[in-house]
Amino acid sequence: MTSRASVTTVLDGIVAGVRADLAERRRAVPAAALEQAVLAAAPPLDAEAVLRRPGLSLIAEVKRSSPSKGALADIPDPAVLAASYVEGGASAISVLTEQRRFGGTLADLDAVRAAVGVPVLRKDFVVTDYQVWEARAHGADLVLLIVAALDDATLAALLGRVRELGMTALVEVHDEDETQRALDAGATVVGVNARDLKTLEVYPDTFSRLRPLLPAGVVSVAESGVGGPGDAAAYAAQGADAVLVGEALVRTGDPRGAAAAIVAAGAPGGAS
Ligand SMILES: O=C(O)c1ccccc1NCC(=O)[C@H](O)[C@H](O)COP(=O)(O)O
Repeated sequence: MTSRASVTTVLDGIVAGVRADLAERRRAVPAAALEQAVLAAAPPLDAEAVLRRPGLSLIAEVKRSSPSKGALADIPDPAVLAASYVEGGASAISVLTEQRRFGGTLADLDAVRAAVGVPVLRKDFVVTDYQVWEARAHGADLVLLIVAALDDATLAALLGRVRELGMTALVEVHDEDETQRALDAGATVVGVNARDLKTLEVYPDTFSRLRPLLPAGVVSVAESGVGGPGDAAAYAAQGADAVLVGEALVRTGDPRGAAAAIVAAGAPGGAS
């Protein structure tokens, strides 16, 4: 399969906005300057090794708004939120850096990077090499690559660049075809996103359907719609190595406690 597997209007609309914003950033920060910033950055953390640790890891997300739900939370200081997540036991922090639909910025990534000692994911709609360099220059250890947004050649090239810069790629899939494309590209950390990009509905059964397609040794991450400890325990029982949680954490008044409850539920023998 060489063509894009699932073109969606929602995704296409988001990516069009991302490309427009990217053109402005390229003018402000040429690629050569970005490469210098990468050389000056602290080396990346081994996020894949962290996600391979026994038990269910929590990737806790800094998410202000979304296309499916609109405004979710005021997050005046993403560093404070991220530190609370880590105090609650989160293994990694996801930072949405897309501005138009999610209200995120690269400044959020900088702030979180400076505040925590765990791996940090740049969660964005990465479609160009420049964005991978940008992620590293701003301290990311992990980069999201969404299979539905990329053709096979671009997916392989971006995955190669992520690794060349010492980072881990979280390769996101929504269905069987995308899962095969991710594996063919050499993904070793696969995120199964339960949110259908056509309808924006969450289908929690997606993970149990696609997990058996992942060979032993591939790290699996259940993404979207995780409402709390019960869902986390269910994904752990289905073989997930990690859950990525946004809305449920940013909406709570107690992010540390909410993160801790999810981590406890995902621990071997943990209660939901
Ligand atoms: O969240 C959305 O509405 C969304 C819409 C279109 C593309 C991506 C979208 N979300 C990005 C994510 O993958 C989620 O932020 C992440 O999985 C956490 O989801 P949740 O816990 O449901 O906030």
